[in-house]
Amino acid sequence: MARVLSLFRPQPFLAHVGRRKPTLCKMSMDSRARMVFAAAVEAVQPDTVVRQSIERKEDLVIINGHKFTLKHNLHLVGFGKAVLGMAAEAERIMGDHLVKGVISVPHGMQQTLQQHGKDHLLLKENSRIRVMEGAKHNLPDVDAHQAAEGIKQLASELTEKDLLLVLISGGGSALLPAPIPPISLQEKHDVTRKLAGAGATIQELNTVRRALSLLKGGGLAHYAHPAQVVSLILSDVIGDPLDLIASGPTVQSEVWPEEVLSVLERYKLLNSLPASVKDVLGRPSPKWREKTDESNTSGNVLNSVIGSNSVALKCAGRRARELGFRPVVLALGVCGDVRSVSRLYGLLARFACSEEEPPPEIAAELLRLGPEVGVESWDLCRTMQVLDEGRTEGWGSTCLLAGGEPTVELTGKGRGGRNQELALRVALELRGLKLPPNGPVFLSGGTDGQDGPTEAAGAITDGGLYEEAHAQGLDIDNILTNNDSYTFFSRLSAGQRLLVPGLTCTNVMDVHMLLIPPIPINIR
Ligand SMILES: Nc1ncnc2c1ncn2[C@@H]1O[C@H](COP(=O)(O)OP(=O)(O)OP(=O)(O)O)[C@@H](O)[C@H]1O
Ligand SMILES: O=C(O)[C@H](O)CO
Repeated sequence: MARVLSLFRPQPFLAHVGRRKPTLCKMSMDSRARMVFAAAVEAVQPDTVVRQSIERKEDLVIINGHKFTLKHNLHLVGFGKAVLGMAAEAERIMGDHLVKGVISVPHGMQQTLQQHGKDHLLLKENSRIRVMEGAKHNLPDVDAHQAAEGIKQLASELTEKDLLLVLISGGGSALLPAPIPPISLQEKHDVTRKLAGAGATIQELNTVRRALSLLKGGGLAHYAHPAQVVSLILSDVIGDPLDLIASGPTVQSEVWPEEVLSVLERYKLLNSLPASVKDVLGRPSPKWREKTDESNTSGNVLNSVIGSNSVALKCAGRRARELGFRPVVLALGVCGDVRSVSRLYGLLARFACSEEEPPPEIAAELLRLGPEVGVESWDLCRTMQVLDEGRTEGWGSTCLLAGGEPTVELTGKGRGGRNQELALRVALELRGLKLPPNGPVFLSGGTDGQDGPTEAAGAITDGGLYEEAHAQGLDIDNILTNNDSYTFFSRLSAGQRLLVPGLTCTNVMDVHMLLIPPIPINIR
């Protein structure tokens, strides 16, 4: 391994880490982890990303280098967890030309923002944008269906003189349900819920959603044709694929029924499919979905990603440095089953905290596991190099950051989310290891502030969690079988390990953080 690692020499480390301010050292690892997470969320606030992406010069707007003339011809639609704040900022910038707008945002969004004093993310009283709230617990419902109808209606009325600004963020799929008849809302809801519960990835889920929806997969752009369409997208999907974020309503994409059926088959849903779904999948794809010259709307559409997980991690790293850590970004696309992902972080912690040269088996297992969890060998080698040098040269604490969206295969009926389950499983990986005092500490949090159908964004754990739970009569094995991580963390030590920022008004997937304290002399 030493030979492999020597290929990846890191940047010389900044000297200031060795001279941390004493106040920082007194702050607990837990508090610092929470502060770094907060910085990640702050960087991708909806108003900030919109402001950074739109340049207004009198009656001209410039977006991603493209110029558009405003002539009181601007219409606005939006759907997603971050869209209210995005719309408020867009209206501040271009509102004098805004004719009308409709947005679909999560249930309770406006009240939450008011309660948290985030008035700058709310629309002004005389706004021309209609806010519709729905999709409780991130599942399509009647309210979201009505919002989708309103959005479809607005788009259908546009002419070639109009400009449609589309604001898109994660959670948009559930907030824009327009099932292709005769599929009912309930049937669509059931298919997507079963797929998500079986551990389907967002790529698989949205491949199916696109095939069953009027507005996804370019449907919205089709309804808006011949208007000019500009979509500003806050990405919550690994690699920022335009056709998958909120199921790509302004990205023309062909539907391949075979592909959709193979996803449904993989999760054993083929036999229980409603007749309406089979009917829709058996029909030829509508003309506009095919990329022929007559039907193509893409010349009229600009899709622009204005914020993502990488922006959040960059700012998290900056905050970590201020708090006395040496930041290292492992990867932006951590995915796969939480069991494998927890193993990855357990191995990295062992690697970083080894008394001597880490046994080569750890590096070998990490490199074997990498592809399964979306982490390139190159990134693993680079990270191990940094951790190894930190250990041998006695550098201060390290903050290892990663982004992504792992999955959980639900086997029980408890309450939880992938972040809480991951944090719990990492704690089990760390259990019983010979580790330095104060750490390592692991945090996993959804940047939207909502992990699965729970009030928490995630949790913070360490190697002492098992003993703590045992002392309080909590049976971790049972909890995991029942996917009941939220109940577990709520009961454990009065919920102190939960990460509860409330709805954050943004959404760029999850942030994972492994804080590794300095290795004391006696175990080095
Ligand atoms: N009890 C549970 N324990 C663990 N994970 C769960 C549980 N219930 C749901 N999940 C997982 O939570 C995920 C849904 O979480 P969430 O509602 O935060 O969606 P999301 O992917 O962040 O949504 P979006 O991308 O639309 O914002 C699913 O992958 C599901 O498997
Ligand atoms: O809404 C969705 O489809 C997911 O959040 C991915 O963008």
